[in-house]
Amino acid sequence: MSEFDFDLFVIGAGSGGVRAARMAAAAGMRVAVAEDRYMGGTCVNVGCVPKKLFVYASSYREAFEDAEAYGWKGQVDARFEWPTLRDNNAMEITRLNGIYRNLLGSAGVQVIDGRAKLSGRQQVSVGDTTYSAERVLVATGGWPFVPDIPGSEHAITSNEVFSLEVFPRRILVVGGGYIAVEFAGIFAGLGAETHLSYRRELFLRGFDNDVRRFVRDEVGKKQVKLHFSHEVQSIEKQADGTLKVHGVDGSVLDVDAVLYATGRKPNTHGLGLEKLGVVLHKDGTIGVDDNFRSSVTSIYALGDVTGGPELTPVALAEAMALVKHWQTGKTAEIDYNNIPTAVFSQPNIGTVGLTEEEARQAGIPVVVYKSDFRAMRHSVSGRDERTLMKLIVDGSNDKVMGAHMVGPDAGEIIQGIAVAMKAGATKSVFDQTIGIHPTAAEEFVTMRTPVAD
Ligand SMILES: Cc1cc2nc3c(=O)[nH]c(=O)nc-3n(C[C@H](O)[C@H](O)[C@H](O)COP(=O)(O)OP(=O)(O)OC[C@H]3O[C@@H](n4cnc5c(N)ncnc54)[C@H](O)[C@@H]3O)c2cc1C
Ligand SMILES: NC(=O)c1ccc[n+]([C@@H]2O[C@H](COP(=O)([O-])OP(=O)(O)OC[C@H]3O[C@@H](n4cnc5c(N)ncnc54)[C@H](O)[C@@H]3O)[C@@H](O)[C@H]2O)c1
Repeated sequence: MSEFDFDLFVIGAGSGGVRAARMAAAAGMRVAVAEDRYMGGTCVNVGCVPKKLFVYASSYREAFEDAEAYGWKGQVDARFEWPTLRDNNAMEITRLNGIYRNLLGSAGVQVIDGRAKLSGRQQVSVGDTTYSAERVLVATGGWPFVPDIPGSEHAITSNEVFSLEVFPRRILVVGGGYIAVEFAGIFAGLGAETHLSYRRELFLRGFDNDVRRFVRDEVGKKQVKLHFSHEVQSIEKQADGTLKVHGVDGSVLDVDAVLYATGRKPNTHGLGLEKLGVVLHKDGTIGVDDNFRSSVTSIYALGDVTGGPELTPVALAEAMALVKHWQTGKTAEIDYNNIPTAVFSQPNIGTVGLTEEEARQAGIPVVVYKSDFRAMRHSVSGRDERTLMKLIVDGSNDKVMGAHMVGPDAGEIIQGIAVAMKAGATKSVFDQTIGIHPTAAEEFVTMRTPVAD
């Protein structure tokens, strides 16, 4: 009989924690997981899932408008009801919470509701109870970061945005990353006067520059008012509850809500990590080795709290790699190259591999293929929306090093391209592949003429 209550104690039932707990239990380990907020973590409750549902909701306005040209009359005056979306979303999330709890239960994982902290190198306390475990896995994710400016207490974050009492008729979104661009699209689509403030000259840093410029133009067409090189100095609440936002440049914006999407900080506060000697990076994320082990041998960590790519599939892959490592004793196998990702902006961004700038910086003799076109749907609807596709090819060996798309369903399309790139596909393999007609995706296998240098 083991001297420990559990073989594994997981702190946090989010994407990574749930997957690790279930896999470890399936491998025969005695597992507990503590969760103090919501089953399924950020992705299920205040992230990927509700975000995507809200993106769907916001896409109907244009669909109604476009339908006219296809013979459907009477939809343009449709009225949007925020409480219906908000409450149906909440119901769906509650359903998913139940599914996650059941999945853990049926895998034989003991679920402990409450805030956990490490009280020893192999001890976890939840409330008044202390459990011992051979291994502890910290999968506590992150929390929105809001810069400390006067009036920041009036701002909301992605944690609150899905459950607002009243729909904001005018909203300012602050930030230039995934969340800011996604929510600017959501609120514009739902009919709010939408502003986006970004402190530098162009948002979506790290994405291919053509993609960034293209998204700027497309998002601009969708009535999002872009304020680049703009910094919020303070937020002032008015007697009527509205907000006056003062810019460093002296500008003033009157809105009903300010949504901060300025990055996330790891949830390490109050866990007792430092006291036990767990080494944290400067930004508070937990330092781990290739096997997700922290500087204390019994304590492991994965997912957002370790500061890698903050994506659900990455947390899931890490969880599976870690449990496999425990089972086999072999080094955890995980490939962080060519992780595909999508921004659910409108239109979507889908991207995998190197940007043109990264490829050039790496000294690769770059050959670029690019296509910019109006999707077939809009030849009849007349909507001025364009699609961009771009391939980055290594001229020395013909390998496709990067694929980027801005357009409807870009995430769906790029997933398949990511498989091809993982298999080492060359441009000539793309060329030999027969397209599916008529689709936008076929453009990826029909681009023949490189962009002139
Ligand atoms: C608005 C938004 C949209 C997103 N959209 C996408 C997307 O479209 N695609 C994508 O791939 N990723 C998306 N992400 C990122 C994704 O949600 C995260 O990368 C993912 O959830 C990380 O999983 P995790 O297991 O590391 O942490 P989390 O899912 O954050 O789980 C951590 C869990 O630990 C719990 N916890 C924390 N401290 C304690 C404690 N002391 N005791 C007990 N429990 C604790 C928390 O309550 C939480 O449930 C989005 C994120 C946000 C905020
Ligand atoms: N579709 C998806 O897969 C998806 C969607 C949402 C979030 N996520 C994940 O969640 C993470 C967090 O999202 P995010 O958008 O909050 O972060 P982000 O890191 O993508 O973007 C943060 C933005 O805030 C800006 N910023 C930072 N500090 C600031 C300050 N003091 N003042 C003004 N601006 C400031 C940054 O310049 C940047 O543009 C992302 O990195 C991503 O990995 C993924």
